[in-house]
Formats: sequence, C-alpha cells, structure tokens
Amino acid sequence: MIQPVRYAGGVVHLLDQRRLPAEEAWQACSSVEEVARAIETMAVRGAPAIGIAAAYGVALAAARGDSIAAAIRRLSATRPTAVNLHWALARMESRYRQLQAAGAGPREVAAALEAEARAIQQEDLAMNLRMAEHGAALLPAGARVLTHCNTGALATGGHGTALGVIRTAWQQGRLRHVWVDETRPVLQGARLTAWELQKEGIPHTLIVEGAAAAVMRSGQVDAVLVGADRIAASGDTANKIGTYMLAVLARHHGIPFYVVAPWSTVDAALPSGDAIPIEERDPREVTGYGDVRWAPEGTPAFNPAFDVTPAELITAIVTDRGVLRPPYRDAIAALAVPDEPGPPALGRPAQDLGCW
Ligand SMILES: CSC[C@H]1O[C@H](OP(=O)(O)O)[C@H](O)[C@@H]1O
Repeated sequence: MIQPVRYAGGVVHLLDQRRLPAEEAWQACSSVEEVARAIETMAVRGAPAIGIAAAYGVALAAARGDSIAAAIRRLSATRPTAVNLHWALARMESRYRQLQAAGAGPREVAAALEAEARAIQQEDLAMNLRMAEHGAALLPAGARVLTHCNTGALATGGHGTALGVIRTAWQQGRLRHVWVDETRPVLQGARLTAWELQKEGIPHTLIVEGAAAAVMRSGQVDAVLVGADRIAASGDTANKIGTYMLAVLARHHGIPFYVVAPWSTVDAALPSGDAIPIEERDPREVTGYGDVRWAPEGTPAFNPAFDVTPAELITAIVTDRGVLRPPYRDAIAALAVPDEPGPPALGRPAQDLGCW
C-alpha cells in the first residue's frame, strides 16, 4: 500500500509528489523547517497527508529537543485551507499540554508525541476504509465516475477519500471506468491519480478540465466524486480549484455530486464557506510548469488553489461517520461529538506552550 509519509528516528520521510510519476524519490526531513517547506512546496500534499506530515513534524521537534510551540507555529503557517493540518496540530498541542501537566520528561514527551502522530496516520487509514464502503454503496453497478485532483493514498494515510471510494468500488466489481481531470495548474490528476489508478489496473481516461462538460453531456458519467479540504457547518466545501465548476456542471446534467472526506475535514465551528481561507499560490504555477514558461514573461496570473462549492450543489457528503444528506447543518450537528477537540478558530496562532 502507498504511504507517502513515514517517520523513523527523528526523520520524516516524504514521497516527493512533485517528482511523480517520473520518479519515486523520497525526501528525508531532519528539521521542522524542512517539513514545513515540504508542505509549502507540495512535496507532500493532500489535506489529510499534510496533517499527518505536520504531526510527525511536531514529533520530530520533540525528538530533537526543539521548541514544540515554535514547531506548531511554523507548521500552522504553511497552508491555510486544509483544516486537517490545523486539526492535527491542535491534537498534538493538546497531547503535549497533557504531558506537560503530568510532568513528563523530554524522552517520554518525544515517545508520546510520536505515538500520537502515528495514531493520526493509522486512524486516517481506518476512516478512509470505512468511508469507502459508505461511498461505494452509493454507486450503481458498472459505475462510470469522474474525479478531480488527487484524493488517493498519496493524499492521505492510505487508500484515499474519493479515490478510496473508487478503489473499493473497483474491488467490489461495481466500477467500470474513471474519468480523471488533469487538474491545473499542478496536475495532481494527470500526474498522481493516473499513477495510482495505473498501478492498480483500474480503467481510466485522462481529460483536461475543459472536457468535463462534454463528457458529462455525452452521458458517460454516473457520478462525480471529489475530496475536500474544509467543510463548514453549512456543508459548503472548499476543495481543489475547479471543483465548484464541476458541481455546477453536474447539477446541470442531473449527475450526483459527492464530496468524500474524513470527519477531520469538517470544521463544525465555521458557519459557512464564506469564511474559509483560500490559499493563493505562486502565479508561476499558472504561467508555466517547472522550467517551461508558456505565457509571455510578465503575464499577470491569479492562482487560487481552492474554491468553495455551495452546499446546495452537493448531493451527499460521505464521511467515516456515515453519509450526510441535506440539510447539512443538521446532519453535521447530529454527528458532531460534544467537546471533541476540533481545529483552532481561524487565525488563532499556536498558543505559547512554553519551551524547554
Ligand atoms: C484527500 S485530499 C483532499 C484535497 O487536497 C488536495 O489539495 P492539494 O493537492 O492542494 O493539497 C485537493 O484539494 C484534494 O481534494
């Protein structure tokens, strides 16, 4: 099974997703700064996977006797939209406060924080497997689905979210074909989803985003499956740029539009999608790729990494706790666990936890 994040002996090992599919290269991060830069440059990416990487970054800080507070602050500042990152850091912070209150020494703290990060990773895999069963049951036999970006094992603790549903549907013999959106500008679909599907022999066809409407109109799509980076209490969902466009197209063509995400992606404290921070990335990701520039030098470009799909365009939200149907505010409230640690309120910097 593909696991893009590993940890051993105070080093975070990341399968460098910028270099896939050409080469499977691992990056060894021996400092919090290296982990933070790997998240910012998308060497590791995908909402759950960056949460897992950040959690191991905190464990790495403890193993090296570095400031936990400084590590959490730095890692919190890497990418704003994916709530899993902030949820994971809040959980690591909470565990560290417990250890401090108990008077734990440095070695005990390091071991406990490594165990907490490993639990986050293992729980994510378990959530994905549960979610995939819920999602596959929604698909007709012989389903032809369209998916956006990469929501597979590369983006999570394993198996995947939307792509996890696709994997499970394939294993159950319910899936016929996958339309893979290339997903400009970083091409997570063309580079990463195609790589994952090819490795498992799952039938798929790569398309440019601009072809999605025609493919839907041709009657060759039974469902659209996407992941999420943050789901507000209203059900409004932030996901990779281009998702909102697919939701509008799916509604126009009468095709079910499913969001698939673990509960760690739900930000129940956020009333609506209007307040979800949308990461803006380097315009050079739009004007070219790597060393190749296709727009004229100096061309202005707008590069939001995500957009928000209004809840009314979402047929169902598939989570590890079950399938949510509208009205989502009620459905989310019904599944929320009272006093469950959630992500910090938007914009709250990591509290100073005190340093050694
Ligand atoms: C299960 S991954 C969720 C989400 O993360 C991706 O964003 P990025 O590649 O920028 O990290 C994409 O929005 C996926 O749908």
